[in-house]
Amino acid sequence: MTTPGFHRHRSVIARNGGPVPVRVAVRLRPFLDKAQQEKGSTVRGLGEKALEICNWRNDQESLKYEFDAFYDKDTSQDKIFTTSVQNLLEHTLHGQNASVFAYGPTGAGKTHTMVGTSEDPGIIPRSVYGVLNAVAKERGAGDGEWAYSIAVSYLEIYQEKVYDLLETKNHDLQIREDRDRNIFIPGLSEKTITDFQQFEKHFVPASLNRTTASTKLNSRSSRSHSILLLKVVKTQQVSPFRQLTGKLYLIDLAGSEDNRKTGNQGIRLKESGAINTSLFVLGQVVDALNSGQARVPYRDSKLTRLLQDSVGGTSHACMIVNLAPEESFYTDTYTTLNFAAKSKQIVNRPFTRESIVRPHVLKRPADSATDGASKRVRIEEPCTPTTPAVVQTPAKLPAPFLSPLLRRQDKFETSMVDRLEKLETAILARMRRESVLTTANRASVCGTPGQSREVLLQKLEDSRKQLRELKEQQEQQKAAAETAKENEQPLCQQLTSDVLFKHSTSFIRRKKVAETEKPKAMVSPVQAGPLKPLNMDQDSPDIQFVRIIKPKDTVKTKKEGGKGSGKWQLETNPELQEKHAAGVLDVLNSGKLKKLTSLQCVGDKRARLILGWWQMNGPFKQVEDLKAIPGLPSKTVDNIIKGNLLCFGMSS
Ligand SMILES: Nc1ncnc2c1ncn2[C@@H]1O[C@H](COP(=O)(O)OP(=O)(O)OP(=O)(O)O)[C@@H](O)[C@H]1O
Repeated sequence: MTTPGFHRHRSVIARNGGPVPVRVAVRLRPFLDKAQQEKGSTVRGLGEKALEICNWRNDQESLKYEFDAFYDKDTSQDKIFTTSVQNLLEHTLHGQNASVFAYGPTGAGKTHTMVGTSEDPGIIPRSVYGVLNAVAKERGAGDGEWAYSIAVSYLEIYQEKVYDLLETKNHDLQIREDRDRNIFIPGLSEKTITDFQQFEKHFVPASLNRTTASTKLNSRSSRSHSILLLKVVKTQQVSPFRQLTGKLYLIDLAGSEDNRKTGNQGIRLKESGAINTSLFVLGQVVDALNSGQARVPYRDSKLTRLLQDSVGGTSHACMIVNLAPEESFYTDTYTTLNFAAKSKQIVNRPFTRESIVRPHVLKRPADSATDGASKRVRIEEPCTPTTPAVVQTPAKLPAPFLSPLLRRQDKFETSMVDRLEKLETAILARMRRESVLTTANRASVCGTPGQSREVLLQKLEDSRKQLRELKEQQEQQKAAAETAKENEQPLCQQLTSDVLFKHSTSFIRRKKVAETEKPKAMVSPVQAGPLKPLNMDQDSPDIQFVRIIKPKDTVKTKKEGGKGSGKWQLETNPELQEKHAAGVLDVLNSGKLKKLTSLQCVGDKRARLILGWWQMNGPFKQVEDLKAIPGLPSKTVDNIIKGNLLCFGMSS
């Protein structure tokens, strides 16, 4: 969001605040059912930060965990907000990002924590209210130098697609990264808000757009990950027109699900697969960060791509881990706590994002062209948000560019900028000379009264300074581009290099690598499959995996049929197919990434998806179960099945 009336000029990334660990707080929800309560809780608090659960390996022991905070079942929404979230809000007013996300198994209270109810609001409404208040306070204390604008966006990731919850016509939106490595979603709607009522007007109906459904564990289970984004833009009304943009991400993740307990089938099962896969990738991101791996698999799911900034990125982050006390949740509680313990080690590096903006300059009206006074450049009112909550009267008028051409200077080549700069220098020098003329003469110079001319001169100085900065920037960019070209490495080296994640072009490079690898994986089974039977000894047709038949049930080998009849077809041997399917199934259920990548058409990424699904849903019953994995299109699965059944046929 660019503040109305301003152009974004250039990005200045400044004031690195140093490493800040992700805050991890655990919240235990109360029992929902009296009968369950009698059995007792699987989680016991040990003070304000620690908790224990019994050890499933040895019931005489307990497993203890310590986090930044532990909230027991009686903790109020307000306490959670004030102790874990409130202090993050101020960062958004200073050009930094902050994220709060609720994590935990399905039915453990994530939506309750994030959204809450109208009687007992959760983190989202409290945070929005908090930011609105903080802006009002800062504005009240200031001298009008800064203007503020707040906008809200709301989206969900459902089955690996991004949907806009504020404008439902926007679906399957793409996630992109700009050259400053900011993640953004082109086409995602933003609604400017100035008070809480306006927020409610957008948020309440949008929440109803969120995909929820009833499962055995939660009558209103979130089937998607939802992200509410609050963007605070703070724009300086006087030179140098700094603009600080801070974002607050409030994330309600869908719950990890054990489908043996949820009883999910059909579409619910498919949704569950997508949820579990993205959470699995989130786990891998955390592992990669903790072990200092060069490649962090953010791009392996939409969720992790969007959380890139929150987990191991440049955001202040707080994770609220939700737990359920019931015995039936024990396994989920155990895995969730282990994930939370790993997440505690993540360190983010927040920094301030700041840009310099230029005010729009209005064209001189044609009908007043002859009027000497009106020949001076007119300045459009900077930042004109619609309501008093954010409108600021500028303390000083912003400096204009003398030449209308210079107003669009960033579109010119360096040489053109040079010439314009010289021209402006000449004009400025002339005006300086004239400024030492007598007062009588002053009024006649450019038709500008003396005092105003002094102001104008000052403004011209400012515009020249901006021009010089632009030129420097252009030269730096040119030098950087040349260095990058010189340092270009072979593709295979780039893949293992850290550089991959530091430059915006890395995505393109990686895509190229993926494209070159793709044919390799796809081609091999196709070559291996049909060729071997053609060369096999046809005297033992029963052990052939693939036989060549003619239509009308005439089974003939290539030898018999002769070359080039053009009517041969392939038929698989059902017995062997079954045997080989069992072989493939063994590999799928091996739980080993290396084994999975040994399958035809299965690279590292697909192997991770398969492993993730397997870990969350248990063993595959048949090879066709691969189709339940989100992110594996059925055509790909067909290729995997065909390729591997044929290849197993070859090798057995
Ligand atoms: N702290 C709490 N106090 C009272 N009730 C709670 C609390 N936490 C959760 N609940 C209740 O528990 C039920 C499940 O909670 P919720 O829907 O928030 O779970 P969830 O983790 O978001 O589940 P899913 O991942 O399936 O969406 C709801 O009926 C909710 O009102």
